[in-house]
Amino acid sequence: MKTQPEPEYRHGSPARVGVLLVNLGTPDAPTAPAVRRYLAQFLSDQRVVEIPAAVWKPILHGIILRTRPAKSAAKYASIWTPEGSPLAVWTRKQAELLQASVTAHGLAITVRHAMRYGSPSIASELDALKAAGCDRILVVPMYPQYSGTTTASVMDDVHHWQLRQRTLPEIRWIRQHHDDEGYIDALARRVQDHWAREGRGDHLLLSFHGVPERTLTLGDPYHCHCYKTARLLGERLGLDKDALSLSFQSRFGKAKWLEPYTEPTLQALAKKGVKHLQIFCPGFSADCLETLEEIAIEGKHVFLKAGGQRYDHIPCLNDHPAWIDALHGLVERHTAGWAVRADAQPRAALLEGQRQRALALGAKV
Ligand SMILES: C=CC1=C(C)c2cc3[nH]c(cc4nc(cc5[nH]c(cc1n2)c(C)c5CCC(=O)O)C(CCC(=O)O)=C4C)c(C)c3C=C
Ligand SMILES: [Fe+2]
Ligand SMILES: [Fe+2]
Repeated sequence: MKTQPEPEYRHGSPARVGVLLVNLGTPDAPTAPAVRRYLAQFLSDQRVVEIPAAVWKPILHGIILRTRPAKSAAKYASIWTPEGSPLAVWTRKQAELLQASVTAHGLAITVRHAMRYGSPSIASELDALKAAGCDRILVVPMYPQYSGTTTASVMDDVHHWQLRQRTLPEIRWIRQHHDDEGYIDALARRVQDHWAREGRGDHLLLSFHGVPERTLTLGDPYHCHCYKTARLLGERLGLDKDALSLSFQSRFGKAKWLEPYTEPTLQALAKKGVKHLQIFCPGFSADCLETLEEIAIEGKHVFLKAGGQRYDHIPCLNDHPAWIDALHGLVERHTAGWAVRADAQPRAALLEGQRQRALALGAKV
């Protein structure tokens, strides 16, 4: 009887490990229609806006998507680059650099990137990894601090893709890396690089993206993760407690969000006599609208208006070599037992080697 070839070999691709970096996503263009499409998908996610759909949909479609896209598009236009939205540009670059790093170490890993909202979608990139022969996939949400609003939503989308697969790849994911040594080290180096060029300011403010306060009382660890990152970074930089503070930015909607809010904190620091402020956003692995417009542009205006004299926005981790090393380390640890070296001998050759050594020792094999 003629036997069918093993399914794994039917398409001729060798098994590989895939890594999918996933960030939030961004509009395709700095225009009101593109921002409307993006916000419609983003703000329809029940992980992001936890209001019953029957109540929320009329508000979203009747008010928010009529007014916000034009205002947000103008902000996007102020930070857009010739290559596209900064978040998209940096995330693509991070995937390329991580690919180069793992390849240079002889690991048979394929790295791709996806966006939770907009493109490239998680489903299309998981399809591409599968087509490239990856039967083991590590999903890396690019959010250091876990939150149901972000990290869990990435996994919802991965699970949604899995529902449509007959042959499931093995999937692992990185839940959080807010206290990872490599990540903290990369943050510290980013700040120290800035100090080496510009000198040390009077105060370092760490601004994290906010979330509704309700998520904290419901048990979301995001708030604790932000504080832990801030403490570890402060210790790593040898900063006194009063030279460092933490705040939460980008409030959306009318509900109470995590406090202290960034804007009043900037005003309070200026009033307290801080002249030279340095502000850094450790919760964003790449510069984006929220760091380049809200923090670097609007924040500066607020601080100077309140009496401050000098305001430096320290760039996010972006393509910093220490961050690419940290990502490499995270990937290597989370693919333990998976990642095969590209130059590894095939199993048959290993077994033949074992047989020869056993023969040399006089065994009858
Ligand atoms: C870093 C982690 C983030 C968390 C946590 C987060 C929660 C969160 N965000 C909104 C609403 C908006 N966020 C927007 C932009 C935006 N948010 C993040 C990251 C987190 N959000 C990033 C990286 C960006 C920038 C995207 C870019 O294109 O550069 C926006 C869109 C911009 C705007 O119109 O203001 C909204 C809206 C909520 C409601 C929320 C938690 C409940
Ligand atoms: Fe956000
Ligand atoms: Fe914002």
